Amino acid sequence: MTQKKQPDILYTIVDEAPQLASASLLPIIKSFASVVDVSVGTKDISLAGRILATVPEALTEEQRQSDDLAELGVLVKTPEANVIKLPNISASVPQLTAAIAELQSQGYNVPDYPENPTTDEEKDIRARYDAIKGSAVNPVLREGNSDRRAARAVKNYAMKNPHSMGEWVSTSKTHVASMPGNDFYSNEQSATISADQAGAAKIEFVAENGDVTLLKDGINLAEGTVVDATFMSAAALRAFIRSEIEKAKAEGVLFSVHLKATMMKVSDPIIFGHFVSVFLEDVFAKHGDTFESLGVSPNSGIGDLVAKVETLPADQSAAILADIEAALAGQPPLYMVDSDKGITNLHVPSDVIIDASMPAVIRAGGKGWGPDGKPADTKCVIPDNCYAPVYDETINYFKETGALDPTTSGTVSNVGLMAQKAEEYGSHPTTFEAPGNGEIRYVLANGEVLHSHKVEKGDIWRSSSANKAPIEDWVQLAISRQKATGSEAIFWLDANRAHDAELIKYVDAILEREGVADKFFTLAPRAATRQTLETIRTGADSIAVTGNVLRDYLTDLFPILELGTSAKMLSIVKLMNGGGLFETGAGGSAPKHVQQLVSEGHLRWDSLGEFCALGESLNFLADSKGNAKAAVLGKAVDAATEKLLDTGKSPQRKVGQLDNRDSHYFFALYWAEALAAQTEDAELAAHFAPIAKELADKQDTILAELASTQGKPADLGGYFHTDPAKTAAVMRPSATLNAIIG
Ligand SMILES: NC(=O)C1=CN([C@@H]2O[C@H](COP(=O)(O)OP(=O)(O)OC[C@H]3O[C@@H](n4cnc5c(N)ncnc54)[C@H](OP(=O)(O)O)[C@@H]3O)[C@@H](O)[C@H]2O)C=CC1
Ligand SMILES: O=C(O)CCC(=O)C(=O)O
Ligand SMILES: [Mg+2]
Repeated sequence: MTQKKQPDILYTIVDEAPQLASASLLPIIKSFASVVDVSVGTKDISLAGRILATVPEALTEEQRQSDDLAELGVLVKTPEANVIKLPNISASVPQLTAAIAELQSQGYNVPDYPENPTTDEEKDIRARYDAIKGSAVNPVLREGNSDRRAARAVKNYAMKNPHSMGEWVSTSKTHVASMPGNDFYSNEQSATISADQAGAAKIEFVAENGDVTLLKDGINLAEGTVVDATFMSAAALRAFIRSEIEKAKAEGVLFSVHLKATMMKVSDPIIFGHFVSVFLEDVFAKHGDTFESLGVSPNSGIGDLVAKVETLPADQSAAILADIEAALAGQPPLYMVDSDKGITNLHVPSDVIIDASMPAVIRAGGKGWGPDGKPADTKCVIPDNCYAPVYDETINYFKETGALDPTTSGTVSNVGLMAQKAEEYGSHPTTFEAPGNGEIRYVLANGEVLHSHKVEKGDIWRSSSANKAPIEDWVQLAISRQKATGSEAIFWLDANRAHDAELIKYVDAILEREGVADKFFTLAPRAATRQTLETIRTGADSIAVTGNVLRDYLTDLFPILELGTSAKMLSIVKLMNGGGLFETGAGGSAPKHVQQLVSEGHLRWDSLGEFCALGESLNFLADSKGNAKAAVLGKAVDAATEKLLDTGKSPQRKVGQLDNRDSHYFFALYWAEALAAQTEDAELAAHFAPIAKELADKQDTILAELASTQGKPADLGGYFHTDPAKTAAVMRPSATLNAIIG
């Protein structure tokens, strides 16, 4: 039997705006690549695709779908991997249930998400759905560390064409508020596993009466793994929230909370739930029994609470809704996600994702949107102190110096420890809400108790780990990026934090061994923030070498300040077993963009991230497989991307302006022109010359055909699970272009 050949490049099918963009861009990529016999396949990692792959027993034969994420998870551990990964939805429970409902409406008999599972069958479904929840894709694919930066052409373009920036004034009342203690930061314990500590480990809860409950076993610790354990006190958190609510009233600012409920999918929805239930404390006290019978969980937000209350008989529901209104009116004004639609900061846990939401506030000069639809100063509550100082110091710095100037600012690139579910972002299976008062302890194979904490019922306890090989690979990646650029390079590690102190031991030893210790600083996040901001303000560059969470935060924060969006980032994951994973941009799936397309036929998604990733993927193919034609194709992608920027053909924000589809036409034109103009491969030049000419000659017709769909509603046949034919009609409306791409 012959084995089916894996395509040279795998492109991911995702959700929302990037998936719409793919409906237009992917046919162009496939067409150009086929000329040099480079095959481009697809793998479906969309939320809807993952739901369908999870419950095959509920589907007909024709409806069943392969588990592409699992297949990709295997592939990324091989040297053959060459994957272009677009951003996908990391679903909160409200998003997951909406996607399930949409599939059901389309005739897929998938089961409901069991909110309160009781039977074994429900518990099984719940466990399978929970595996899809939150950031369930990236950790599976990220078998390497992260190298994110702005390509030179992208940075130069941003310096010449700066985006708008809000003004920062020293009198701004916007600030970050964090817990005074008893948080993850202050309770952290950490250790590096020695040879005699390695092996099977477990986590147990010991009740006050001595009863032991196993929380997790089957953990396998290798020598050299850094293992942390910590907890956040629920009582301290709730007291802190109450106090910050009062302060916000006194200070006359908006109240907002910033968490990462998607990537920290176990701990952060619980923390979010405390915010909801403290903010509406009287309502929860008065209607607790009704809420319980409705299956309300504060962790799903006010939006879910209101939706469930609305299922009650009209008079009962009206009374409770009035109580909610009255309670909200008595609290400080909430920072709004969408003031037009009344969507507050506490509506949906996935709506306020700290890596995107804090930079948005900072870029706007410290302004959030209030319930009155007007910008206002805001209290940004970030309960835990591990990373909050980064935002706090950025805000302090801009209050002192005014906003960053994108026309002169240097750039901050990032080398992030990410491989093999490093650190907090891999901690979901080892995160627990304390079942009672007692002790949670981490017990090693040799019987030793590595970490232990005295906890109270409801405290959020979690253990994270980072494996030795990824840590060493990360330090080496930092060394090579510093060498390649000569830039300032800072390890953002806090010697006073238990986990970071363990990492510093690794870092110092490797830098010393490699003779490059003098090329690096190690600074705690607050000091590193100030140093970096001072460096880029002078126009010089800085490399932030960080753990996984700051990788995520900083690769939105700095790009949003420097470039206006993180969508334009180059995001390379050099897989540890030799393959390549090329992520597009560093931002998300931009749900707002889909709404705009559906209502007015304009898609403002910028595919610059896809262009950058495509160039890298082709260059990687050229190097790894000695494919010279792929190298020519890749170089031409880079040239096309640069020309697209220089000639201002990127999508713009408003209906009637150039949109995503137009930018793909120009990308195809410039790509073909670059291929026709190059002299390395005459055959390729001859092939693409007439294509370039035809694309150029028919420009007016093509742009008119593309423009004909703007200004009207678009029908995609679904949101999470769109209809491919309808989507193609919307995203490929130019018959002339389609015929040339053919
Ligand atoms: N790698 C991944 O898979 C990631 C996935 N996500 C997921 O994405 C979803 C949405 O997250 P959210 O926090 O709202 O972040 P988004 O990045 O989707 O949205 C923030 C804003 O960034 C701008 N933006 C982002 N990408 C582009 C682009 N390509 N072109 C132009 N502008 C862009 C848009 O601003 P404007 O309004 O100014 O146009 C957008 O509204 C969530 O489900 C989240 O989990 C988030 C991050 C990474
Ligand atoms: O996986 C996710 O949910 C988001 C990833 C992300 O924000 C990032 O990697 O920058
Ligand atoms: Mg991010």
